[in-house]
Amino acid sequence: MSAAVDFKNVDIVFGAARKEALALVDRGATRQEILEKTGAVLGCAGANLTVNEGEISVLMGLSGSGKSTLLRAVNLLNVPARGNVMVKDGDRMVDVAACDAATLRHIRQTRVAMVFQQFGLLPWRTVAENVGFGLELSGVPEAERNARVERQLKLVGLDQWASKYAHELSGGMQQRVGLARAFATEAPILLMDEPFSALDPLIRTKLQDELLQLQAELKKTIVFVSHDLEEALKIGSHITIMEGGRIVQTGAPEDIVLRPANDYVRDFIANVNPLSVLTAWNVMRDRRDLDHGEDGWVWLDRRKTTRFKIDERGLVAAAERDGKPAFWVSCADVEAQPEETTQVFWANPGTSLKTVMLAMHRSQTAPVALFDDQSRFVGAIGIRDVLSAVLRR
Ligand SMILES: Nc1ncnc2c1ncn2[C@@H]1O[C@H](COP(=O)(O)OP(=O)(O)OP(=O)(O)O)[C@@H](O)[C@H]1O
Repeated sequence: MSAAVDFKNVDIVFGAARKEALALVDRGATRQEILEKTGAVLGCAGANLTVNEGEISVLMGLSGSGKSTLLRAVNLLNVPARGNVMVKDGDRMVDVAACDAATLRHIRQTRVAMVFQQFGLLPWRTVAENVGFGLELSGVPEAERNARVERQLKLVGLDQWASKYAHELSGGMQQRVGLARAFATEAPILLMDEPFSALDPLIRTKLQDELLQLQAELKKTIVFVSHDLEEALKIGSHITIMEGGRIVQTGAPEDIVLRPANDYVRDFIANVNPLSVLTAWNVMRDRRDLDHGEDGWVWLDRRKTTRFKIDERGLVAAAERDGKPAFWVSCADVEAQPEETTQVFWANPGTSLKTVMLAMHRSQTAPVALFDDQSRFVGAIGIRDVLSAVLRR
């Protein structure tokens, strides 16, 4: 995996008294203290974050926490007072905070595109002309421009609307035009500043789904600002939580939910349903941590109700539940199985925790085994592991 955007110790300060403000940043002063003593507003301080190619990296936090400030440093709409903002350009990384004007123009026209919350469509231009606007500014010849615009409008399902004007479109459609306009530049990096916040909840969910579908195909690098944790957990491969201009935690969605770094993050996740985020992998006990008996038998649970005999290739050779022979069944078929005391379900590490819980329910709380993609036994989940994850204890 290689970085597409790399923030290194980025400080951004708004206002005249920059030097004084930075001196206070170095002493760990809060935004409020900096404002009171210098009149300058701390945008962000000491930001370190690597966004790898092809990932959706979400910047999260309360209003004013510095998410947009950091995002806008990628195309130098905000200029860092200190630090580097490295952006991938072909096979080199360019520091946009230190490069010359021509390189910056090249980065803005071909490497980084932006999608705004309020769509930012020009009302006197048609949908197609809006999508092609950036290309026109970059001097892309008309024939190529038209072909690209047509392709992008098809991609977002708006090819029938090419000659309409923004006011003739719903909010959701206008934001699709915004997406098409960003895609049309063919820039590999997309900056999305709360792109769906102005939409009503149903349309918002739909556009999130569409973005994920498009992303599966296009594999852009996306830096996405959101103040909605559910949205962040749904679309983010990584989530960065910001508070008062500083990054307080960066991690995969399940890291944030299972291991919040402080009370601020804990408050954010307090109302999140862990079932929507966690997978079997997050809650399982590793094979090596289970109780091993003789002849290759391994207990799947602490209560010792269920055990597997594992052969030398790591495959299951026999199973027992409550002292009787049992058979093992995939969680994928959980709905089709009768409630049985002689079956033990197995899942893959990527299976959702919800499916694991259904399997436990169906098997009257038997533990669930985990197999890797070559059917080797890798661990198990007992009822207590599930309860700990759900109760975050
Ligand atoms: N151009 C600017 N000039 C002066 N202050 C600014 C500027 N841009 C942002 N700020 C200040 O920097 C701080 C961080 O703002 P920022 O917009 O990054 O927050 P945010 O987390 O994106 O919040 P929101 O969700 O409300 O957009 C705020 O105190 C804001 O007032």
